[in-house]
Amino acid sequence: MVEAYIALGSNIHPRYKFISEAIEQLAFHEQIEVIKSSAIYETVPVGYTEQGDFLNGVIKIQTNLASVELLAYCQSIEQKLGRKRSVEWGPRTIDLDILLYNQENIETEQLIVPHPRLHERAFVLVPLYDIDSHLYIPVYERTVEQLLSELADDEKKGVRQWKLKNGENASGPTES
Ligand SMILES: Nc1ncnc2c1ncn2[C@@H]1O[C@H](COP(=O)(O)OP(=O)(O)OP(=O)(O)O)[C@@H](O)[C@H]1O
Ligand SMILES: Nc1nc2c(c(=O)[nH]1)N=C(CO)CN2
Repeated sequence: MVEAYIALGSNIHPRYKFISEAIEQLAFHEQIEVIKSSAIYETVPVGYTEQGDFLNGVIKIQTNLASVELLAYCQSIEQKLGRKRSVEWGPRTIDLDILLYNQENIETEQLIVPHPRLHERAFVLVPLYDIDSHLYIPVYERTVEQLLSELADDEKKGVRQWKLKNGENASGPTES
């Protein structure tokens, strides 16, 4: 069994429904066990900024799948949940990124792990900190806590805790 961390992001409504369905689909696989989930955060878009705010979170899993098999399964979930690739870094129903796979350093055409932009993304590091602040990130040779402390305050300001509102229907138009 290998431990892996997966980042989830959505900025097309209903955002929360896409995130929770993606987690359900991951947990549904018989070779994947979801061990821990972070809180969900509402985050301002990074990179291409002319798009809606994201919901972001991270989960920790245990799996027997090889890293490429895990990537393929994540991509099949993205397809199932209707992700279309149009604008680079643009709006998406669901984005699943493999952040870490068993402390391995993987560099193939299809897959780079640790995720190459993990260290500069507050929307990834803040939820990862929820799960394990002392988690060591190979390549960057830092813990999550250290990487987060090195990020500019402005980056961190764009990441706010988010809660489903009382009585809110996660699939309905009141989701925000
Ligand atoms: N660690 C990884 N997790 C997921 N995909 C990866 C990873 N490393 C490389 N990839 C490759 O990245 C390709 C593009 O992914 P995607 O379209 O989701 O990028 P993006 O979400 O727009 O940008 P970003 O990678 O910055 O989050 C995928 O086809 C996949 O093969
Ligand atoms: N806040 C936020 N910004 C982004 C995100 C994301 O998940 N959250 N994903 C991107 C491409 O993967 C680009 N920009």
